[in-house]
Amino acid sequence: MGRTVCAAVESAVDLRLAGALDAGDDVAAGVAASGARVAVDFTVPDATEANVHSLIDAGVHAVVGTTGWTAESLGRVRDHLTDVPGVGVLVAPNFALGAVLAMRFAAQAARYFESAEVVELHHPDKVDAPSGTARHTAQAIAAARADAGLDAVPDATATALAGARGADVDGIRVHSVRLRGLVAHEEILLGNRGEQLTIRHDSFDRVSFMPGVLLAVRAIESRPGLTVGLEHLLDLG
Ligand SMILES: NC(=O)C1=CN([C@@H]2O[C@H](COP(=O)(O)OP(=O)(O)OC[C@H]3O[C@@H](n4cnc5c(N)ncnc54)[C@H](OP(=O)(O)O)[C@@H]3O)[C@@H](O)[C@H]2O)C=CC1
Ligand SMILES: O=C(O)C1=N[C@H](C(=O)O)C[C@H](O)C1
Repeated sequence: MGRTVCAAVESAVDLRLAGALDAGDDVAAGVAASGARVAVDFTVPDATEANVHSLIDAGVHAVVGTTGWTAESLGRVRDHLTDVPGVGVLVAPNFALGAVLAMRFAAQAARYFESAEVVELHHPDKVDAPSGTARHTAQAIAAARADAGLDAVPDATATALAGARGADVDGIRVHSVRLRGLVAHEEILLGNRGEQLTIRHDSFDRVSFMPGVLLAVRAIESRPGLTVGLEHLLDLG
């Protein structure tokens, strides 16, 4: 993703690539030397939060695609930003416009279905499971169900091999497939008696994330504080 973002920034006429950092580089020193106004972080779950705190201290806006964020780590960033007014941080689990729309459509549909499960499918080099996108999707489905007063998803499973029913994200089951040849894919299954709605998104190439990343880079300077999810930058109604 780092290489793809550098290429996308370099090919955008209104943006300039100020610098690029890799594992082992000093983030504070690197951004200061580059003079960058906005930094983009696609690293690893273990490193991203520290990177963001360094960027906030340096007064540099951050666009973050790295997954693995928790409510606690996001809370620490939100708190830090209150000490540095004017700096903006966007954390988005998926920058592909189709994936953002799929999440929105799933949240809109969730209240009308008794059952909901999420299947995410990725390349086998991915280090985190379930994907950040699947977590975000399941949380949005769960929130929509709670708002609508729906009961728990029906499931009579009494005995199961560990993992057979996937991970439980706010009461929504999420299943992770890792398969050579895949890039990033998600299927949201919604069921009622006698019918099923399937919402599916496929990223076949990492260029699919670039329009969203560039949109965020251009927008973040005018969005102080913490924003979670690219949907807040899109006019989705
Ligand atoms: N939001 C979105 O739309 C998308 C999000 N992602 C997420 O982005 C992240 C990166 O994905 P991807 O590019 O495929 O992963 P890669 O493993 O290909 O790249 C991760 C990079 O981070 C570097 N790195 C490791 N540790 C550090 C560190 N401490 N500081 C700085 N850099 C570090 C690695 O360096 P080295 O190789 O030397 O270890 C590597 O270059 C993942 O969390 C993934 O889930 C991915 C695609 C889209
Ligand atoms: O690791 C990936 O590749 C991806 N990670 C993100 C996630 O965890 O949701 C976004 C996309 O699915 C690609």
